[in-house]
Amino acid sequence: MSILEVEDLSISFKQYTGGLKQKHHHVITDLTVTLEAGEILAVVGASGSGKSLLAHAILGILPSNAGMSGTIKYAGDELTAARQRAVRGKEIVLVPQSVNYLDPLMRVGAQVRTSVKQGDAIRAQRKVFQRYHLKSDVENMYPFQLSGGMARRTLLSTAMVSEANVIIADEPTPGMDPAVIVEALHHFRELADNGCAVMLITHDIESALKIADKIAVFYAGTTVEVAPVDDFFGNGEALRHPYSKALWRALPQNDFIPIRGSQPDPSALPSGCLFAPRCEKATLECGQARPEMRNLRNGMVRCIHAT
Ligand SMILES: Nc1ncnc2c1ncn2[C@@H]1O[C@H](COP(=O)(O)OP(=O)(O)OP(=O)(O)O)[C@@H](O)[C@H]1O
Ligand code: NI
Repeated sequence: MSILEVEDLSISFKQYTGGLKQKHHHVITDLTVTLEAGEILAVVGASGSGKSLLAHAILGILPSNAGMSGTIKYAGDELTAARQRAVRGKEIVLVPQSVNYLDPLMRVGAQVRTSVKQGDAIRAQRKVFQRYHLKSDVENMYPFQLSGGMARRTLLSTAMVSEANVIIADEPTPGMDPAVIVEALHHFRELADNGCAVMLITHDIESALKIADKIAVFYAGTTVEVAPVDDFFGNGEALRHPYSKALWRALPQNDFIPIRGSQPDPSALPSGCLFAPRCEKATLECGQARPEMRNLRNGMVRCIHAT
């Protein structure tokens, strides 16, 4: 059994455009993804592809005007709103993309200590601060006294001491020193090796490949592919979806070939495959229906032409 199962998740926002007219923004569409204990799943994809909203849906912290359908299961049972409240910050922990999640009125050492569940909280907090090169006077500071990088290291520390079963880290490392990034990535691997399930949302595919087991590629609010990390090599020949291949080839360290066109607007999604308008492999059939997610070569893909 997977520790976390997201099935057919759709999220939309309604926008009133004068009078009684409404526009629907489909920001997540039929998204399916699973997380296993002991594994790191990296989630990559363009900006605005729905990565943070997926994290917020799992934690139960979507904005109140978001409409949601589909199911999210944790340890085999549906994650209802009541269960989300009970496990949030304890069994399932978020490293948020924004440092504004720190409590502005609480000293940062105390904030980190609140997520230690057992043993000596002060010791655990000091140990993790040391690991992230936060000096001993930092624990008595308030968030406004921290630099951006220090605030990020504090957010990371909070998750790392939590002994959670699931950690969802939403872009945890931007603005951090390269040595600290390496430390954080090692730390995620260590937690996963001890049985934690980690979802690492990142733009840094190169770093993700060093520690992740699988990579989920997002496009326009859905998963187009889930592939073992070993499939990311060469010019992407082992990858399954045309978008994953294009994303891989667009990296500066690879061919640096940009993908033509742009991600569709959430208020005007194409009726068939969401990538079809930009896809060189697209046929008439691709424009007719949304392809289902299917198993292919030890991974998953949402493309009728993938082999
Ligand atoms: N409260 C909201 N109301 C309306 N639209 C929203 C809201 N929050 C997010 N969106 C839209 O949902 C889409 C997905 O946003 P999300 O933040 O999940 O993207 P992301 O993949 O995390 O991007 P990034 O890589 O830039 O962090 C975007 O088009 C965004 O504009
Ligand atoms: Ni985001």
